[in-house]
Amino acid sequence: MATLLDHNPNAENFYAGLIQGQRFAVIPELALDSGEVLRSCPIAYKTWGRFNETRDNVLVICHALTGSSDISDWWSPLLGRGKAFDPAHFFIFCANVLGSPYGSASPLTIDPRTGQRYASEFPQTTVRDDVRAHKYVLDALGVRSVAAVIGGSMGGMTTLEWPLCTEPGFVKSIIPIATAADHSAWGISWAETQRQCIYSDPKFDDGYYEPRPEGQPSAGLAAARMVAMLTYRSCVSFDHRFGRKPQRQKPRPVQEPPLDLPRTDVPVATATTPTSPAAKDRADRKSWGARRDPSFSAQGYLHYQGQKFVQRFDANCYLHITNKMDAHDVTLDRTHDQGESSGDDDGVVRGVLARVPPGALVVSVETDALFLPEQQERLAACLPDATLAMLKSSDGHDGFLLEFEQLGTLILGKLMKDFPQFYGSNDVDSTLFEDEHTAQPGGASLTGEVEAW
Ligand SMILES: CC(=O)SCCNC(=O)CCNC(=O)[C@H](O)C(C)(C)COP(=O)(O)OP(=O)(O)OC[C@H]1O[C@@H](n2cnc3c(N)ncnc32)[C@H](O)[C@@H]1OP(=O)(O)O
Ligand SMILES: N[C@@H](CCO)C(=O)O
Repeated sequence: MATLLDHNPNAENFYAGLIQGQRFAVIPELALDSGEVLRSCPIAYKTWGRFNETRDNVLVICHALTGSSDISDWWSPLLGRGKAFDPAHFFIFCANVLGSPYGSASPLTIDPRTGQRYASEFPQTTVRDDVRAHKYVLDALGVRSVAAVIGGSMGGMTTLEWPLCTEPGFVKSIIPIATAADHSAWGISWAETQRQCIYSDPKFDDGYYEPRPEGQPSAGLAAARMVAMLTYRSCVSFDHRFGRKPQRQKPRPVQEPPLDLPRTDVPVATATTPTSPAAKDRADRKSWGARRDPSFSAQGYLHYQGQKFVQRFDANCYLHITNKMDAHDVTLDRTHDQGESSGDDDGVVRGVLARVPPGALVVSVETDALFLPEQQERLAACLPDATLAMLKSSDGHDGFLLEFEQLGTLILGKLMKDFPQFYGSNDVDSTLFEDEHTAQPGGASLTGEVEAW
């Protein structure tokens, strides 16, 4: 059982502080798939809405690779009164995954055995570990069952694992989006190119760098994000958006960190303490890895995305989570669960997914070049009585974070159809929506009702 806290146990974690209004729980001992045990394992989470009497009006939302527990940061248009994630009808829960910099246990966490940050010694976690950890928090909050689990990309992997890692009947329905039953060779290979970008930065130092934006291998991490951006978007969207336009706007300078330029015997004033505007520009670029000003708008965009990313994400965490995604495979160690395996190529997958509640809504993005629509078709064919919906988008994989209207309509329609009982009464004071309040630790035990507005 997790203990709900009234404070942030990660006060030293800069990135956790970027997420507003998070709550924390601590799991005394979390046994991982790797066989290792995480002690005093923090989990960061946020909630919206409140429980009904039977504590089963629960939506679990699962974030993607670089997301956090704050749905309002990345799926904001889906959250609110009359929206897909409506706190008037649901208790909405989103927890940060293990290995993420945003507050749950990660390479940035202090190892209670040593008093030092885990850094690259943080044990590898899996999507299944995330489900088990987050389930402990739901138990502590008093959740009896979950109406629907919803998530995209890695969040879709987590969504698929929820009904497989919890007791039958606990999860009533799932909506996996832009995801797959296992991470493809294509996905693994793109992730590997990104990891190699980080390893090749001399500041990486096997992961024993000083975390915080100013200490980490920013050049490698920025390059990794630039590569990743190309897999998240599409050729069409880049051509349409940037074409061959020249880059006019200068890349925004990084405020921090102080520069980490090579030492020389002869002091070079312009390198260590740039004074002229040109030297300052050069130094700003160098601090996050860009060696030349971009000529084209498309280059400028990538530079900017890389630069922006290193201010909000940690390199060890990036390595950890991409490895976690690579390991995702719903059939792993479950061949005994095959059930009515039909013997065709997907028989094993179908056998394992037979345990998922029927009627899943699988959502794909028509231009997704990372999790191809064919994978979603395969997934829908392997899930019992599932439906496949296609998002129209030229934006590629990131369409699941951009096509809010289509996605909102699909999710809301599914929830209203499957759970009409939760839409019966609408007598909540609407002023409560103006301010977000998160779940009160201990509220479940003291009052029998966790309020989370
Ligand atoms: C602390 C936290 O941040 S918590 C986590 C938040 N992030 C997440 O949850 C992860 C999921 N989110 C994402 O991956 C992304 O935010 C997305 C997919 C939703 C949207 O991506 P964005 O980068 O916001 O959008 P987009 O691709 O349109 O890029 C817009 C940015 O590029 C800049 N830009 C566009 N063209 C250029 C160019 N030629 N040169 C320089 N900059 C450019 C824009 O000025 C804009 O800058 P801004 O982000 O400072 O406003
Ligand atoms: N843009 C998303 C894509 C991952 O699927 C992220 O950064 O998390």
